[in-house]
Amino acid sequence: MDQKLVSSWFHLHSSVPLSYVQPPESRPGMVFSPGKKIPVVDLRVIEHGVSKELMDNTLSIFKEFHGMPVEEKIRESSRDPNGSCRLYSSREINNKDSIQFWRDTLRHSCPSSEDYMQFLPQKPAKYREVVAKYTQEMKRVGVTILELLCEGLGLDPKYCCGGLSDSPLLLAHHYPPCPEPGLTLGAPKHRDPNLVTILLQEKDINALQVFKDGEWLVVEPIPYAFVVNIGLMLQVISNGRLIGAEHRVVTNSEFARTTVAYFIRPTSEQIIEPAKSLISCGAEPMYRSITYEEFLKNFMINGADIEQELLLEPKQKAAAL
Ligand SMILES: O=C(O)CCC(=O)C(=O)O
Ligand SMILES: [Fe+2]
Repeated sequence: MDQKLVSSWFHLHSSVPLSYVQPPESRPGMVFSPGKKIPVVDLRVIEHGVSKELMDNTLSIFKEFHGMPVEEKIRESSRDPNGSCRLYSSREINNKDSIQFWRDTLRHSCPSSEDYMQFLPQKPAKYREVVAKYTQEMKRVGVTILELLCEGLGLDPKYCCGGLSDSPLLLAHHYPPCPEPGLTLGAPKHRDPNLVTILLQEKDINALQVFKDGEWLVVEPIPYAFVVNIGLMLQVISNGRLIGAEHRVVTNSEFARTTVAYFIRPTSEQIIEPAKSLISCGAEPMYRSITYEEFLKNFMINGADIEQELLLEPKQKAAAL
């Protein structure tokens, strides 16, 4: 596994290995120019009440984690026999013949109970303490964001509380410096497979891009602001009134970049479907009902094309009314 982690071999290469080279149409090309920027109001949350100290400590802990020797990282992320905590690169999840991404990811569920803590890394020393505090804060901010979004849709503000948002996930991504950033990607164009993502990113590195009106815009980090992405599940629940943000991650040749994504997700048995009250107002359902478990299975197979899978055919639309 260690050879698969990008962080364990990137320094040995002066060019990008072939399996990491994107086809010309997906390459980021010149990633040095800042390009167009997105407006602050759309996507970035500034007055969230999470302390700067906690945000700094959280990023530091994950930077430290990804900077540890590879054997240690693997040991610290392999405590859960069910694999809910794990460290991987795209080579573990993609077909070995597909194009890989310049990134390692540590992912685990969020510790809502003391019992789960035993599965989390014990190193760096403050990992459990900092991550427990951070995920607690993310839960609070997440509830506020969901309540505001539901209210805006005309739904009960608590519509997404409970099963729809009860299984959050933490993803700590690490993008090592890349010798040829124009040829590869840290993450491909995608919409997030969740309701909402709350993303913490480093201050001075432009790497996240959002696809808007046919072009890629840079999501320039604002110090101590979170980036909030609408995910596919909220697109379904809102019956297409909210559209998941399409985004990707580019790399750079100078700096490693670490980000922390908090995914607000349903429990696996939860049924995801357009909210009934939005359909009874005369709108037609655009999407079929699906359990989150089935959605995730399809997402692994279909990736970015999953949206087509979720859409109802015209005939099924009439039957669902
Ligand atoms: O690391 C980033 O900037 C974005 C990560 C992301 O898109 C994701 O976790 O879905
Ligand atoms: Fe994403």
